[in-house]
Amino acid sequence: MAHRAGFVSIIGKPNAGKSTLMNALVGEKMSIITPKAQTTRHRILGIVNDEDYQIVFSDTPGIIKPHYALHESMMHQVDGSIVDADLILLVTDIYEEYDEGDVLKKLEGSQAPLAVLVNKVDQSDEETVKAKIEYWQEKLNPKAVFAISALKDYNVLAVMNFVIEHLPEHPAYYEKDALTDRNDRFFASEMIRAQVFKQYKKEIPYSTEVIITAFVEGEKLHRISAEIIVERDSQKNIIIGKNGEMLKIVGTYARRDMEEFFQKKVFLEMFVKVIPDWRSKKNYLKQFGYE
Ligand SMILES: Nc1nc2c(ncn2[C@@H]2O[C@H](COP(=O)(O)OP(=O)(O)OP(=O)(O)O)[C@@H](O)[C@H]2O)c(=O)[nH]1
Repeated sequence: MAHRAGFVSIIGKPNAGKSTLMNALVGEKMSIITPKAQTTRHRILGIVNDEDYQIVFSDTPGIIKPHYALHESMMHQVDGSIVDADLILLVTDIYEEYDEGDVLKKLEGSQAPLAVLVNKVDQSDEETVKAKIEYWQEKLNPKAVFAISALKDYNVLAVMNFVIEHLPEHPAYYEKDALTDRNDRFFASEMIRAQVFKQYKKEIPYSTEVIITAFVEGEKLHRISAEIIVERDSQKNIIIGKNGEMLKIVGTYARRDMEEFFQKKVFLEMFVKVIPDWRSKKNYLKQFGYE
């Protein structure tokens, strides 16, 4: 049989469960997951390899109306992933009140086959799920609608089989041992950012960026230095906390996650730096890896 390969875009509103699904499909913790919306800021590839096929999943930022240059970059990444897609998985939350207008707009003009995934059905009842499935069937006439729970791994295998069935014939796009297009520095910064999303409230997570300033790989130990960037002095104080206690918590959890991810001891040091309004400044966004 000819080799098959393709790009599969996972798109949807913030908090729908896109990153949870991608991790379930790929079987690795590629994308950070937090209870807060807009956790994912970059398009992240997760690659599944088999002798006969290669699936390149893209986890994408949740679709929103942009308020900052940062959001514009996030939405460009969604657009790019839709253009590239051989197949689109639209993830919707069972709770969503039929308010996916922004998402549907992005899909206009795309020719790629589409499957709608009604996620979080573990928290719902049969009747609600049935109504949702019918709604999407009628609204978009997709190739398929799946009721899934990305978190509880319900029906994820059915989605996987659907994806494999719909892959075009194509040689592999990446090396057959590649799992992602991202490097260790990226994952290290994401693990710190995940803790910032988990430990702080209100605007703090959204005003924060994490930059890895040094990553020294050792045989027994990785030495990692990071800067946590915030927009104001007041935010810097909150990040650090009384007697540095908050930063210590972030560091402890992030280091633990890194040690699990890299399977190595990690020495982590972090500094907090203020760059006023970095989210609106193109030069900083570029420097931080947002195109
Ligand atoms: N109950 C339940 N919760 C889920 C399920 N899938 C995801 N979640 C939760 O929903 C929240 C958001 O999940 P993410 O995977 O980060 O969502 P996302 O769509 O990537 O979010 P953004 O980064 O904002 O675009 C997390 O708290 C997940 O644990 C599910 O199937 N059932």
